[in-house]
Amino acid sequence: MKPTIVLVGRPNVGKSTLFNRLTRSRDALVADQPGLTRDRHYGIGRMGDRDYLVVDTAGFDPVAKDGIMHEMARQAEQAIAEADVLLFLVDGRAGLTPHDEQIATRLRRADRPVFLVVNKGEGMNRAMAGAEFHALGLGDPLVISAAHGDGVRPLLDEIFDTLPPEGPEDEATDHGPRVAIVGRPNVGKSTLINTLLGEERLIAFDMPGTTRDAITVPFERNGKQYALIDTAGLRRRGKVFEAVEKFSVIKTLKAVEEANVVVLVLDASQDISDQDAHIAGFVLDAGRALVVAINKWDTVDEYRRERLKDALAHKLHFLGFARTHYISALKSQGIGGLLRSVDGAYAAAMAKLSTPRLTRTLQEAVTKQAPPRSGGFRPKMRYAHQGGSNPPVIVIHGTGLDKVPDSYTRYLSRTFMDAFRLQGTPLRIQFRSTSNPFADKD
Ligand SMILES: Nc1nc2c(ncn2[C@@H]2O[C@H](COP(=O)(O)OP(=O)(O)OP(=O)(O)O)[C@@H](O)[C@H]2O)c(=O)[nH]1
Ligand SMILES: Nc1nc2c(ncn2[C@@H]2O[C@H](COP(=O)(O)OP(=O)(O)OP(=O)(O)O)[C@@H](O)[C@H]2O)c(=O)[nH]1
Repeated sequence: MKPTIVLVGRPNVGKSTLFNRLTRSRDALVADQPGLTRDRHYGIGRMGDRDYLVVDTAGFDPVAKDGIMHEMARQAEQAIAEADVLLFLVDGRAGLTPHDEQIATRLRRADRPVFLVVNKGEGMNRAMAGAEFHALGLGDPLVISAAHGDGVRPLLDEIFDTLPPEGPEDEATDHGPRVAIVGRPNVGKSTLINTLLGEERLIAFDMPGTTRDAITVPFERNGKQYALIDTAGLRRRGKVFEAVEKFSVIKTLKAVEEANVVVLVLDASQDISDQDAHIAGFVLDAGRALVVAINKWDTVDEYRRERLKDALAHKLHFLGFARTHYISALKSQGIGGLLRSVDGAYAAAMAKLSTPRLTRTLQEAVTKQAPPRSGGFRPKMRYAHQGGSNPPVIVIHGTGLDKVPDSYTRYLSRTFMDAFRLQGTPLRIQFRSTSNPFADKD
């Protein structure tokens, strides 16, 4: 399970600057998709081979004005409750403020590791910059510069030192794909889960373990096994399951990270919202296989159905790799087809791609359309091999490949998707250049 790092601090201390820095390396692995707007409050980061989730609680104000808890403050409270680690940012230039003290008081009650981070420390004497913040009683301050990157790596090292090491990835093969059913509140996730789990098909139900914070519910359908990732703390009541927790973005994102295949549920009776798009974008960034389920199809007329298809093609067009199903979870319509697409997406995500075929496909693609020149030099692509699964990673070797534009990467991606019938999974393309382009010329 990926750890969740939550950034807290008063406005303007540099939380979003640090957020961007912590998530940038991971973003760089994913070619930019036109139309995909990332949620700048929730992201995946990576250091070395460790992935983590980062949450920026911009707008958090524990002393809510007029006694009213604002929605943002509520979300920040939820993020604090679900954090593995809290980073409390203060501003080394502005110095300690009463507002910092109020936040510190709240965080001392949070009952999880808090790192006191003094930002904007570039060019300052570290001991001096941190000195006054000792008074917050949250341990030794770590001085960083989010804008320049100073001290960020040591900070991450310290964070990972306090966290338990990540266990080995579960081998999915023996219990079929791990499936996460995600979507914003009220779209019908619980109803779909109950339809899928229909009590006879239920094999067993793991109770929450001590080491994992997501549990899976295995089920069987048409002779095939699946493991459903439970994001909402499902409890069985009589014949049906019900969620005991309210919708949580962090749990949703953790489930996406844990899954092989994500079913993104949208509500046909509602317009596609930013929240839908953000969850979709996160699935894409995480590289998970995806099936889109437009639920409550029974409630909409022909006119609305057509409008919805247009909206989908427009607002979520970056999900073009995924199959879409129009279903009614309540009436159990379209469920068989949905699961067949889950199987297909899983197979695509796990596909074994042979080096000779990949290389041939690459060469054909380049012959048809060569990568554009850059600075008088044309990138040369020599061969390709598979570098990973779920998502499939295709590693392309050659020279001058750091100059390949995203549009060309997307062209290659489409070509491989078609050639290997990878519908249902996103694909990652990585380039490995020989360092000296002239050492390898022909
Ligand atoms: N000198 C210096 N300035 C920084 C550093 N990090 C951020 N800043 C600046 O501080 C200002 C606030 O940064 P943000 O990242 O927007 O702060 P924030 O905490 O996300 O603010 P809210 O979104 O209002 O909560 C910006 O002008 C940044 O350029 C740093 O390491 N050094
Ligand atoms: N007509 C119709 N109603 C549905 C369908 N699926 C779910 N609903 C209804 O939509 C409402 C919300 O369904 P839930 O399954 O609780 O939605 P959820 O996504 O789990 O909601 P949260 O737990 O808040 O995240 C309920 O009243 C369901 O009966 C469907 O296919 N057709």
